[in-house]
Amino acid sequence: MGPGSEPRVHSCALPILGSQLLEVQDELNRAHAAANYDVDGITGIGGRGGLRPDAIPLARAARGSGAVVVAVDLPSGVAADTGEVRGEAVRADVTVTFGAHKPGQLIDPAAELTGVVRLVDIGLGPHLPSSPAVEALQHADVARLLPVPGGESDKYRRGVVGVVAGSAKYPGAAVLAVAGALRGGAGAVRYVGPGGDAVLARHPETLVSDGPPAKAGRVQAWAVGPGLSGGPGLDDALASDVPVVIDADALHALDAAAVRARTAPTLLTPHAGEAAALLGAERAEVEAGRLDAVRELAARYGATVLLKGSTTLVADPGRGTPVRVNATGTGWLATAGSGDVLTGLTGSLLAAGLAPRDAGSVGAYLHGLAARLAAPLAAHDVADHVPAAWRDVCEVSA
Ligand SMILES: NC(=O)C1=CN([C@@H]2O[C@H](COP(=O)(O)OP(=O)(O)OC[C@H]3O[C@@H](n4cnc5c(N)ncnc54)[C@H](OP(=O)(O)O)[C@@H]3O)[C@@H](O)[C@H]2O)[C@@H](O)CC1
Ligand SMILES: Nc1ncnc2c1ncn2[C@@H]1O[C@H](COP(=O)(O)OP(=O)(O)O)[C@@H](O)[C@H]1O
Repeated sequence: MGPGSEPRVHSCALPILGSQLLEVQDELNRAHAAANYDVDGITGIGGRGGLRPDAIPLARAARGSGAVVVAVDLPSGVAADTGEVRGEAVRADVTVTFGAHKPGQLIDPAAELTGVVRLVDIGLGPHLPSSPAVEALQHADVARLLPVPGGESDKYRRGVVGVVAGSAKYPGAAVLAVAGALRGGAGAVRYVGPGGDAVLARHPETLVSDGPPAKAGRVQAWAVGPGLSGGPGLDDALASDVPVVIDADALHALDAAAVRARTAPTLLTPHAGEAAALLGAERAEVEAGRLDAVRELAARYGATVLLKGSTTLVADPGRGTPVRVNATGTGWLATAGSGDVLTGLTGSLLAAGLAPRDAGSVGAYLHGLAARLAAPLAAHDVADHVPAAWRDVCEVSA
């Protein structure tokens, strides 16, 4: 729109006209085509179960109009509380929301439809719940949680992380998990598995051990699973009294009772396919309902769960704590091995003393930020850029 010209606005907050609406589709398209802005207010935060048939032509017309689509609170057709999208929905360029962000603006598939989100304070503060359902860490929160060595620190006091990863088939997974672990704030990384030579060739700082985890020396946390094929690694880690992060192959056929019986915390880091297998569901179901899936897994396993993917969520087993949603994710992370880096990174944060929910959400935050700094990237570049992401978090928050 040129300066001084009149904005032409078409509002979708029309009364629903029933079957008549279908007959006026052409007229609707003409109205949309003439508008610079299209204001979508068909459904608000109470919308459930997807758009009703009568409203679908409005969403389609908005999508095809070429006007800037401005959604009021949420694009119509998305579920405000969960981020689910049933059927068709409006795709907005801008979403103007009031009082607080809604889960549907943060969690895919709905988050993909919001465009740029602007929060406007209209004085709703006193009426909002004291504890949100979902929260997102910002730089300052992460800076407060990151471990910092003190004057009295030594490599053991900073925490030692043990990495159980790799196999003859996937030696690279061991290298990538160790790369993440070396950047996560622990004072030392022990590697246990058949990939010792490959790990040392790339990371000479690593303490490599041949035997099973139970014989590898003391650690303050275990990171188990990337590229693993069998062996006593998982059982030894589960039997230990230190925190454990479990990923990839170690998640296959994971025994919920064994996890629940642990005396130390456990963090599971499945992608949607692994989460689906653990839940006995379809992958598409998990991707369509991430919030329910991560909560359900945390409850079933009595563990903290980090569900990976286009939106990363971290849930504790208790219903009371907000689910954390990661705000730094980027599609550049969709590359083989980036999850292995995350496993090592979160294991290292656990060893440095962070609680599982903090280790998972701080790990995901740094991982996403590192990927943004590194892009275009391969998985090892993500690990290489974690120190720059860490500095960025601390410098901006200083
Ligand atoms: N450098 C290393 O050492 C690395 C090692 N890694 C290690 O590998 C192990 C396996 O982990 P993962 O997550 O990749 O496999 P997994 O959970 O079994 O899911 C496989 C699913 O993908 C699908 N699929 C496959 N190809 C597809 C295609 N072209 N297009 C579309 N779909 C395709 C396939 O579907 P299907 O072919 O069965 O239809 C199936 O559903 C794990 O230990 C990990 O740590 C990785 O981290 C990478 C770096
Ligand atoms: N579209 C996306 N947007 C943001 N992050 C993504 C996307 N796709 C994948 N990721 C992230 O990339 C990583 C992939 O991990 P994973 O699925 O375990 O792969 P791999 O086993 O190859 O390492 C996870 O941290 C995940 O959250």
